Amino acid sequence: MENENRKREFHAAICHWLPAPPSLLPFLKARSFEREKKSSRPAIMVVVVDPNTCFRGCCTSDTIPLHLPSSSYSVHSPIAKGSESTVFDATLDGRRVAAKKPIVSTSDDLDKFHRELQLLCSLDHPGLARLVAAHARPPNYMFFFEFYESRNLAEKLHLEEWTPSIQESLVVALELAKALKYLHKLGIVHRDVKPANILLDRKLHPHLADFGLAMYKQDLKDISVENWKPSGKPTGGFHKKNMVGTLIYMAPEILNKGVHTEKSDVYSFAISINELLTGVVPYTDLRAEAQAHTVLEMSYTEQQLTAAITSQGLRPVLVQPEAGVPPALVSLLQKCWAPNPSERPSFEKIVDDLQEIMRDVVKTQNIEIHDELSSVNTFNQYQDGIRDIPSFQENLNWVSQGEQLAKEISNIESSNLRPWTTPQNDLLHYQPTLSWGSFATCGRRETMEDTHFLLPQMCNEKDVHAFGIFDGHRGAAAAEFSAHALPGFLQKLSHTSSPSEALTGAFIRTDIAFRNELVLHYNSKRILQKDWHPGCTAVAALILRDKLFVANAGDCRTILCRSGHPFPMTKDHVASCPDERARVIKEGMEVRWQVDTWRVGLAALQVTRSIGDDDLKPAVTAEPEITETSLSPDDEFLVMASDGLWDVLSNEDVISIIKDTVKEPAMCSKRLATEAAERGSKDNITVIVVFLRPVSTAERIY
Ligand SMILES: Nc1ncnc2c1ncn2[C@@H]1O[C@H](COP(=O)(O)OP(=O)(O)OP(=O)(O)O)[C@@H](O)[C@H]1O
Ligand SMILES: [Mn+2]
Ligand SMILES: [Mn+2]
Repeated sequence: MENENRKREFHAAICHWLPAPPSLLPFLKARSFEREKKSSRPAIMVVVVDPNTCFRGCCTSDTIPLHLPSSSYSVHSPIAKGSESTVFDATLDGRRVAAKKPIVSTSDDLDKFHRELQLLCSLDHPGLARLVAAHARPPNYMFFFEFYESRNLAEKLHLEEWTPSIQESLVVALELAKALKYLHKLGIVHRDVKPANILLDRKLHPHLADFGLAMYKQDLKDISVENWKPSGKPTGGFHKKNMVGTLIYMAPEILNKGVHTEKSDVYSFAISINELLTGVVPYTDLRAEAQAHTVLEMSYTEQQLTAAITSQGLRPVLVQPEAGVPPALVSLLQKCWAPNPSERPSFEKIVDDLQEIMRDVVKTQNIEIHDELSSVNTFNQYQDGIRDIPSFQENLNWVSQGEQLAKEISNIESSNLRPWTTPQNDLLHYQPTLSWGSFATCGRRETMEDTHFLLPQMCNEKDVHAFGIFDGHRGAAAAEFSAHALPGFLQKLSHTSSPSEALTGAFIRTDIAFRNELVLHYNSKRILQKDWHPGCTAVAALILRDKLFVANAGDCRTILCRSGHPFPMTKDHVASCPDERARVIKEGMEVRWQVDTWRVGLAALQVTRSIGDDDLKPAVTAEPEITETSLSPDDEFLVMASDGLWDVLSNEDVISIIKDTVKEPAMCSKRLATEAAERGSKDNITVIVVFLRPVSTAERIY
């Protein structure tokens, strides 16, 4: 029955050129595979055009829809009008996008559109303008891009007169270099790198746009020198088809009508970054030199400028180190615009160099703050780990920052190492049989600040499993970061420390790493609000053969159901708990009765342990309390949840709900969360259920 429906939907999609609904995607893949397998047999050719293939069949994408029903988008006012296209403000499925509508009047234009679309479909990098959809059918040809709010770099610099800090400039340079490194790895040269094609998002991260001239290097070789001919256009120069890019950003070899290589992009990159650092349009400050200041408008001086660039080595005025720019950066730019392309570094090298420069800048500018951090930190011994942390990240996106950190940690350790290697007599121990599942809901809140991770068979070890929940407060940043960073640290420490040391270490390091990241962002002015101190509570369970370790900081809770009764594995760390209150006061932080309960510090936080909460450290510590339990056949399941569940359900309620539910962990998790929401929980709710004995999903226990 379901299959029939699918077929019907599939045909509907083909006949009406609709984008494939996600439910069809596996089916579509299976079908094209079928076709491939059979392709050697003679058969009647049925032309089936997959919904995610362009009209001609040359462009395909798994993720980007290439046909849109006209009801799904609307195009508003133009943002920019170029020589070959117009870019419009537009809406696609309710979301703001940029619609680029190229002029398609000849078959060459059409070829060009499809070439650009093919290329765009194959790209996926945070430093590139992201294509979200396309419309590739006559009479409407359009690209829909993610919308970048802060305009292009040229307008930002020269219309808004933006004066970026050195860190902001370095972020733009590094992220742009990474994007170009990515393109070059794919064998693509951009050929039009310039500030007008560098789009900035709200957080001033760059996204390289305009692939109108981008080409596979392979195809460029076919363009021979004989193709050059004057264009005869009033703007002068040559036919755009051959002589591409904007004069002042063009490398001398291009001005000399040579073939564009990766190194020509390197040159344009250097000219653009120098413009970013100086705030000056190339060559416009050469006012003393009679012919130079009009080069931008007057075509006859273009030739003089070209001659000066190619034969006299004329370059824009280099940014001066006195402007606070690291000398290493100045000399890197100079190398990048060397006359001889082979002397220019590759983007691989440029990325490495820029990362090095950034590290130095951050180090010198942050010494004071780092000192302050370490002096108040009771776990200075863990500070060593911090050096592993990259100074700057792709986006101020805490999920990706956590991911990035976890990646860096795992790169450092060889992944062949096994965690907590199995002792010889292992077979004598009880072996629990695990199944796990989770459910998370925003509940009645507007934002979701809970996160969690499921890490069964950690490091490919079949008897080692880790699970965790983070409940963010004052924003989701700490929770988003920790859900990736903490398992990363845990895996790293699993090779060298005991299970409880590894858990403690992972909590502490995650906390320090997160707060250091925040300091970096304050300094780079990406966070303008210096009194923003996000945090999160955390609970993590580690099951190592027959041993259960639960580490907790804050008011998430974990219970074990043993012989039908709940056993708390954690204690809530809240200021209303006398021990915790006394500990916090002893650490020098005020605890006061405010409104309805005891609260810590000016922030009036209810919890007394957490990751983050920089303004309340060290009193509100990230050090977890750890319990260790030997598992036996009496142990049925484990329930971990954020306080959104425990606010309205008792430990006993939770056990009896699970007893009454089909024994499927994800369903149990969902049932618990739903029940809590129905009972009036006002918070986000996250639940993880781990069965410790074999269960049949048909089983019900009444
Ligand atoms: N995704 C986007 N979000 C916001 N603005 C955009 C976006 N894409 C393009 N723009 C704006 O439109 C301008 C032109 O875009 P683009 O360079 O892709 O078009 P073009 O017609 O190829 O221009 P060119 O004259 O450089 O060849 C950009 O400089 C930018 O200001
Ligand atoms: Mn452009
Ligand atoms: Mn263009």
